[in-house]
Amino acid sequence: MPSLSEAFREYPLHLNHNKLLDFNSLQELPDSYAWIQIDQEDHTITNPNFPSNSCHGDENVPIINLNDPNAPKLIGNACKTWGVFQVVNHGIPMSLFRDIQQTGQALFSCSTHQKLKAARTPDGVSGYGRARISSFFPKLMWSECFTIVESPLEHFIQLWPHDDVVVQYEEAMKKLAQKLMWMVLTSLGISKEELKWAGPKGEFKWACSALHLNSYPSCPDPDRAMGLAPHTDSTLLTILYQNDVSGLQVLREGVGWVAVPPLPGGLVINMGDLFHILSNGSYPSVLHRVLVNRTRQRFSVAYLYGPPSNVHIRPHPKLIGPNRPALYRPVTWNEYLGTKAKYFNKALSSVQLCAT
Ligand SMILES: O=C(O)CCC(=O)C(=O)O
Ligand SMILES: [Fe+2]
Repeated sequence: MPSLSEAFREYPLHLNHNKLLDFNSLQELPDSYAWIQIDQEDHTITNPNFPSNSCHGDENVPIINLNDPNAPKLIGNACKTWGVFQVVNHGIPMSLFRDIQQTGQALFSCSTHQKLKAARTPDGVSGYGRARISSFFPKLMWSECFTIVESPLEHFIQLWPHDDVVVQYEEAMKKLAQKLMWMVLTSLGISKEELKWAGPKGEFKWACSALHLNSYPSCPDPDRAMGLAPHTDSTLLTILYQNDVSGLQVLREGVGWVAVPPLPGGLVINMGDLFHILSNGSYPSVLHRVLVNRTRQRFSVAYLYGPPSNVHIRPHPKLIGPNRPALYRPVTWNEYLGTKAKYFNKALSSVQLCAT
């Protein structure tokens, strides 16, 4: 079975991680990091320290209690209208978030020289560096990222602290992702018998995943800087833990950028491009971005969840009919990641079959 690590071989990216700055030593924003007119372009107030100023107080990302018997229905509604929601009562202990954050912080506080020992190679997925999407923008982003695919020990042997918190975190996320997948699929009327690649018990045994540990250092000029530029995830779904520093925003059609405030113990669930394809376009993959602030470092962990690497994701037959043709052609995750590396935010339209 081809592994995820092979996805980018065809489209190597030369992001020049060696030029990654020691963010904490800078008193001024270098020109290469200065994004001009972030706000004007989007018609929103974007200071993440003052989310109440963002004009969208009445438009909040739905918060769903996973113990609510009505959860699948609420999730379906959130997926259709937002493409994102937060979950509480998901069963993951707070101590695991504390532990992964501690491990992540230990990694980010290594010297640049040390971190670069684990630098991502141009054609690889795992390792330390800038966000891959950097190559699509003229300016640099105020963030750094460790991407972990498959065994963390393989790649981080030089830096990794001797504990298995990443493995525990991935196991907990995998279980939650399975549960969420069935809640979302149920909301579309798809049963376990109707999704063969999920396995006989619908356990998604061979699902693939990756982890992004993201750090957004405090920034001397946050109004002109961008933590992570607008993008959709190439996943089925993404489970995001964020520390108590705001900055994440999602684009709501007809409204603008809406802040997703950190919720103690809550997790943000983004629908990704592959779920958009599977749902035959009925559940949008949400465009999101991250802004930075002057005083506090933001930390997040994104668990990127996708299908087994040999599975073609296609619009589900139940969601196709005489008046609803299949909107996308079948793609594997690897193939789609290659498409994304080439076309970025136009990747979905590049696998589209007919105009909506
Ligand atoms: O840091 C965040 O809140 C978002 C991270 C993200 O979008 C990603 O890793 O794809
Ligand atoms: Fe993302």
